[in-house]
Amino acid sequence: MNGHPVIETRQLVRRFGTFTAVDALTLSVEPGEIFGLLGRNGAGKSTVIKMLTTLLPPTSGSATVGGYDIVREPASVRRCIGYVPQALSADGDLTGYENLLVFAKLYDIARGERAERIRDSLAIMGLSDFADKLVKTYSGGMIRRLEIAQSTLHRPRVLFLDEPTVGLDPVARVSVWEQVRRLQSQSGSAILLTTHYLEEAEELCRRVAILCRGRVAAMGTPAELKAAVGAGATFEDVFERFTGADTMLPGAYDETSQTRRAAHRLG
Ligand SMILES: Nc1ncnc2c1ncn2[C@@H]1O[C@H](COP(=O)(O)OP(=O)(O)OP(=O)(O)O)[C@@H](O)[C@H]1O
Repeated sequence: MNGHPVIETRQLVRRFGTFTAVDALTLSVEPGEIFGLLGRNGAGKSTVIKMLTTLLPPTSGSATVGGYDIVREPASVRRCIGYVPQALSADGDLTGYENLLVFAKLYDIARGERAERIRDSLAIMGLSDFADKLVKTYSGGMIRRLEIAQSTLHRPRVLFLDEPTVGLDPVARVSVWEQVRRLQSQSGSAILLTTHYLEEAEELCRRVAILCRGRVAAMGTPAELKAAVGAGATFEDVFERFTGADTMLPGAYDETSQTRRAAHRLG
């Protein structure tokens, strides 16, 4: 984990009217690091991702991704990132292979390289046996893994995952974690993810930032944050301490509103 940060933000702010959704965010993510953004609903996590993926201009402050400025060099930023949004991005009426082919063309991968890239991506995501099946027959976890494969075909230096496992059952969630880890170790890409699942953050992320009303309330490794809260503290204790949560359930909250029944919607 050395070299220049692949993501660096300085006093990044985003306002909607008079409301400040992201307030003076300063953080950096190292090459190959899995970094988690945590926070309650409305804390500003998706807004951070939208700014860093150049979908939303910041109000003030600055940020670089892959060394490129998100405001001055958005095309260069887009070329070195992959983004899996919360919303469904796979087409149920195409096979897994066909979905990946669409993205291979979109990313301008040379015709002669496409088949091999697609096969590699399917293998990394554990989907080789399902390449020729229609995506509407996939489980929610498989769809998520396909979407991650889609977004990493061009081997981005930085991958953004916005709630990669929301709405998945625990078994599917663990399979997504395993493939994300495998992807990270094989590709060396840095991954910035948002999640509501504290065990997911603790399991996957080297470091996390806990956002509260758009501000960083705490940042560090899960072990450092637990130690800062006190002997015997759990990661749930850390979250509650820094978000002031009083309705927090262990592991997840407000799941109903967030649940993304991807397989169902495709069916
Ligand atoms: N386009 C917009 N116009 C006005 N307000 C917005 C807009 N986008 C986001 N917000 C507000 O900014 C705040 C942060 O939203 P954001 O979606 O970034 O939160 P989040 O932490 O990702 O939440 P969740 O966990 O529910 O996805 C919220 O109060 C939201 O209502």
